[in-house]
Amino acid sequence: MYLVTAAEMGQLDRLASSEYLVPSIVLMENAGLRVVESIRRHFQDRVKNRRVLIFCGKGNNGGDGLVVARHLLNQGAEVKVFLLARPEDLRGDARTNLEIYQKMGGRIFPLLGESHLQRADIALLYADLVVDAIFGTGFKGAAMGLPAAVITMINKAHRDTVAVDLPSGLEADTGRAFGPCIQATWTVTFALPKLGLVVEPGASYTGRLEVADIGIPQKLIDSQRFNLHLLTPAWCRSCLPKREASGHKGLYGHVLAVGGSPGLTGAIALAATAALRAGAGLVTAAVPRGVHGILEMKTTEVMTCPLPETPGGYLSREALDPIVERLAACDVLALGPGLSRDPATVELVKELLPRLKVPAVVDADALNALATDTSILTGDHGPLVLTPHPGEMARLVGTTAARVQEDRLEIARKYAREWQVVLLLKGARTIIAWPDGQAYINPTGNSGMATAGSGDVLTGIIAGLMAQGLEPGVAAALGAFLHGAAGDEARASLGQHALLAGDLLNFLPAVCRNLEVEAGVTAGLGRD
Ligand SMILES: NC(=O)C1=CN([C@@H]2O[C@H](COP(=O)(O)OP(=O)(O)OC[C@H]3O[C@@H](n4cnc5c(N)ncnc54)[C@H](O)[C@@H]3O)[C@@H](O)[C@H]2O)[C@@H](O)CC1
Ligand SMILES: Nc1ncnc2c1ncn2[C@@H]1O[C@H](COP(=O)(O)OP(=O)(O)O)[C@@H](O)[C@H]1O
Ligand SMILES: [K+]
Repeated sequence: MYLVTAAEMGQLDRLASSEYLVPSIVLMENAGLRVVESIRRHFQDRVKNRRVLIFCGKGNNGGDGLVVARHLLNQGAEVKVFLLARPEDLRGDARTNLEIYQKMGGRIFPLLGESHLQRADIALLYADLVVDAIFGTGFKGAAMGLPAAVITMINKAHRDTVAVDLPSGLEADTGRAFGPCIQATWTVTFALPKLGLVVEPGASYTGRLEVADIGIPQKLIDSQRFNLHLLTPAWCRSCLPKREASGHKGLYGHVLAVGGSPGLTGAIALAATAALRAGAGLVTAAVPRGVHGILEMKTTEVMTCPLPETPGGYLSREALDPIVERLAACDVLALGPGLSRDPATVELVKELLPRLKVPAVVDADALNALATDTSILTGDHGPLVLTPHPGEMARLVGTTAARVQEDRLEIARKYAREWQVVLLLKGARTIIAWPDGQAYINPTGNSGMATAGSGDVLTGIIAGLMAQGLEPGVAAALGAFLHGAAGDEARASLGQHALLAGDLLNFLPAVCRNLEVEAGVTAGLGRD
């Protein structure tokens, strides 16, 4: 599903009217009606006598609110409109809807100064629902003065609140709230989700997100060639690797997972097992000789391979040739889990990457090794998926994790293009940026996954999907979705605090099966 900015949405609205002759007031009417339908669902269709407060701003978002007001009034709800503008300040479609509402006997309460706040505060005590139609995509910066006081008052009332298009106080393009912002129970956004609704903190202010069709022609939407997408179950379902009835191990690829070091054997074990769980046919974990026996004990389905090590037990440069040899019989390299930052290992990584003939997922300490010389990335290299968390990304580009977090999407897109790699920037709402400029935002996952080894599992899942023939960018996006969905399943069963990276492995099958079953993949094979 495309994600748009406020400007792109405004352009769609304008072209819908100018090119496709859809009157803007029809778009506003449709928007209002979709919100009313959503409210009816919220009240299990019992709207009569419900006390609904509708807070309207002076723009078209307020206009939507007035459409909602008049239809709820018509359906027998007890409606109060609090208007944060003078009626004469309203223009165009919003003004028209104000006048219709008033002609129907609808009541308007001015919210223009401190003296008006108390009446709204009292009304909030008895409200069954609050409709936030103060600001939409026209909002920039911080809510201040009276709007800020109204937003704060609404939040303090802790009533069920539906946000129209966007929670007021939130910037559509960044998902940031520089001032007070409505904490919505749910948000009904129009035509396409705005980026700010699906990245933090915007996603938390948004609550449950509904995307409502307001009659923007699909042909117009497709003609815009948007390149930012929200990952959806439908898209992920369509990307799942197929398993023919006559399938055999070789068909599903062989992953070579290189990593591990004294004290860090869990990371490579998690990554290697995750690759099998993701459906790879074969997985070999290549680790320093000294911990090889431990890997043998830790894993069963994973094959292992001892590599030359330094006296301290870390992968040495002598491991280069055996790895290259092994890779000749493999389809994908997963490099990094538990590698350590030993100087010899750093040299090994920097010599290995330019020699790769197979696609690779580069994570954790392999990224830290790359950070010592990113010229490898601007040079010639095979298909790479980099999976940094904000700290690793900061090291790669010589900035701070805080700076990375301020500009996640732009930074991920910039370096995906500059290095011609798939760049998966981890964190709440992981971003998957492709070298061609396409970018995906993953909505699954939760902070229970902020636990040691969780990224190693993601590395394995992505490598396992690539081994089955998925393009690196698709494997990274699907992998992030499945990884986060496994985390959500795990949270549902175990809670957030107790969640371990290993739990992700245990819940991954259920997530894949849900997608398969919905996709009918299993049914397609005539199996049970
Ligand atoms: N044809 C259209 O344009 C349609 C627009 N629609 C609605 O219209 C909304 C966009 O409406 P507008 O562009 O009129 O703007 P908004 O209604 O989002 O904002 C109202 C006004 O707030 C002011 N404002 C911006 N930042 C502020 C701040 N920090 N503090 C105080 N005031 C601030 C701006 O002057 C803006 O005109 C969408 O979110 C959607 O709800 C929908 O009805 C669909 C059709
Ligand atoms: N608050 C959060 N919400 C959603 N996902 C999260 C959150 N915190 C962490 N994650 C996910 O958990 C994983 C953490 O990976 P990483 O930081 O590499 O852990 P480790 O290095 O210990 O393996 C990433 O996939 C990240 O997206
Ligand atoms: K709003």
